[in-house]
Amino acid sequence: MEPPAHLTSRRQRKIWEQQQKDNAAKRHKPHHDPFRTLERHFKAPHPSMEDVIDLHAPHDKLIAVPLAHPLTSDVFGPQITSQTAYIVKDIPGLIVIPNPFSPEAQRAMIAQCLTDFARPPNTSNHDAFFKIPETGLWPLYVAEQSGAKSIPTVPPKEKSQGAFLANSLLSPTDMLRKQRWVTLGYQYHWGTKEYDLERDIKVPSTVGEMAVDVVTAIQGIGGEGWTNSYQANDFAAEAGVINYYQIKDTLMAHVDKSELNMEAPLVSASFGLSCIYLLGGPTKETPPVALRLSSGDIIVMTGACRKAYHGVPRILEGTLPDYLGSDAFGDQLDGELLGKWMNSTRINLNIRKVFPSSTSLETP
Ligand SMILES: O=C(O)CCC(=O)C(=O)O
Ligand SMILES: [Fe+2]
Repeated sequence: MEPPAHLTSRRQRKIWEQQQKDNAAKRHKPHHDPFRTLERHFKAPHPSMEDVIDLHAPHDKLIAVPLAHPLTSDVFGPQITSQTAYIVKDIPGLIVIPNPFSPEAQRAMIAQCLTDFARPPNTSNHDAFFKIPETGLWPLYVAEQSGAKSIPTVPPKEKSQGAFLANSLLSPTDMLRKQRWVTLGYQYHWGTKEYDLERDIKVPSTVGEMAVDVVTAIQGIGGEGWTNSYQANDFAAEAGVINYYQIKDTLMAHVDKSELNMEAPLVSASFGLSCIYLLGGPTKETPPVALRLSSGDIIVMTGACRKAYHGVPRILEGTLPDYLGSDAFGDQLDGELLGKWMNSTRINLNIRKVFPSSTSLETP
């Protein structure tokens, strides 16, 4: 279309042309892929939970499957009451195990995720800027909460950053609140999206044991057109991530594809507050399912699901089980603070194999 005749100056005509273009762009609605659409749904206030699959309620997409081997690890508690797994219709490769942990076993895992596991040499998002003490942040937080006269602070990493950070030194409580992740085993660098294979740090033994037990239990499980044929003997827990979520925190859609071994299952456990977990397919065009994951629930991404988009658009406030609440961890200050912390926290612990397994390279 030509600019109207009354616009005579070159400048006016240019402005008019630009306006036409802008209006055309506005008319052309942006394309929201199905993953993004559902993410936005769950980020909005009071989303409908209608289509959410709760691992603890019957759903026509949840199909019970027998475990190949029962779970046996003490990590789940002295006796494991639940030995049921489910596959999820339309999501090949996804295997879920609703909470097999005893309350004590969950408390033990949570306490370790907040204390021992979150200490050097394991690194956290804070390591780029701060020199985290050997004790990790938790004892500093406890000291601060106990009303200690001199509140310990965490020093910045380098002198050059010191000047900048001196003005923004955070209290241990704030530091802990902003601790979003800790890496276990081979340390992952989110910036370069690579593992530091030089530093052979071990995944904590209880975490490794849990993952191996789960991988053994689900060997051979399958659904329509797929089977998890991954041999548990080939599995070892070589790396892990602990994600810490406060109520407003989310994790955007992504695929975990930095491991050299993309065939091995990824084992992922939830503790504390429940969440909405979206799981789709190889692109964000595959409409995801929405799962409600509660404390103790385990999901395993095998086969095709290992390469599927997933994310956490919402943490569900007020969903902490009583057995993790303020009195549950004991009446010492440390215990009280663990329960109080969990009232606004979800912890996700996920475990991966990084290297291709040596046995699978052998010719039969
Ligand atoms: O928090 C979760 O359940 C998922 C975490 C996750 O996807 C990851 O760490 O890659
Ligand atoms: Fe992930």
